[in-house]
Amino acid sequence: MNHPTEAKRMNEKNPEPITIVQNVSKIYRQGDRTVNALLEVDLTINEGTFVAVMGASGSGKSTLLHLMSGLTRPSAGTVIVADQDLDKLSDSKLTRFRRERIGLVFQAFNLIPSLNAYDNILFPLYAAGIKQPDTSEVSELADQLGIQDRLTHRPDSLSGGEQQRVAIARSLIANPAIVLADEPTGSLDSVTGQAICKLLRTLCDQQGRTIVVVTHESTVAAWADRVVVLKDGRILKQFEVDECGNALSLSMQYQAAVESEDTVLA
Ligand SMILES: Nc1ncnc2c1ncn2[C@@H]1O[C@H](COP(=O)(O)OP(=O)(O)OP(=O)(O)O)[C@@H](O)[C@H]1O
Repeated sequence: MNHPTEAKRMNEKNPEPITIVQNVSKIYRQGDRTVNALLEVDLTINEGTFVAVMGASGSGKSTLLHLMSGLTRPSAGTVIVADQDLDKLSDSKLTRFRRERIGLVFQAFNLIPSLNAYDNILFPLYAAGIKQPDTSEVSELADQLGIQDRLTHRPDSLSGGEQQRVAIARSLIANPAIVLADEPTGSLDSVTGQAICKLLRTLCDQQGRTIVVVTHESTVAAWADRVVVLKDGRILKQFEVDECGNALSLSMQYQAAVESEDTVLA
């Protein structure tokens, strides 16, 4: 397997922003208690880039991903995806927008157990009311993701890595503007997890897919172009992965960011 930095494309074109998070806060209220899950976050994700979001447990990573996908609405601020201000959409239009323009990948795969891989991949199109979708797209995706011979299998007869490949194919079937993945390797062993990362890198390099991955692992973030570090609901630091070179130096840079902020706060 190639080293992440060797496998990466040098992106020489001028990329357009695909997702813009502007001054976004998310406050959860639980009785008398309020939790500032995100505070005044600004973030731009450019088309065709692979971004990793890192941070300690509770730093707001999943909240940021949910806001970028329209699964959650912000308490304040604006989220724009593919030129659409999500706040301007009604709940039903937001659901439709999400189905059509945003691909989601989860740690637990979230496949439908009673459907085979083929129908799981097509599920977003069925859910959008398309009764006879173009199935050639499934074959093409299955080919790219190496699951051609698994399409008739249900999730319980697929390995974890195969299930995640099916879930990635499902996330791509509607040709989304961006793919958002929350700990996509969290349920996989390290070798399978690295294969999934390599696949995401390839989708970015060869098809210009825009991918955001939430992860705790520097070996996952090392495949990205850019790392965004969250702490206590704020962006602490962003850095290019090329500056680090590998997972070990990335991990050291991440730790240094977190610890230097501890020092400042102390
Ligand atoms: N629905 C909710 N209601 C109340 N508080 C919430 C809710 N969702 C998240 N939070 C709180 O918001 C903060 C950020 O949570 P979030 O899940 O975004 O963090 P995270 O960085 O993804 O954590 P982890 O790595 O553990 O998944 C945490 O304090 C969490 O308890």
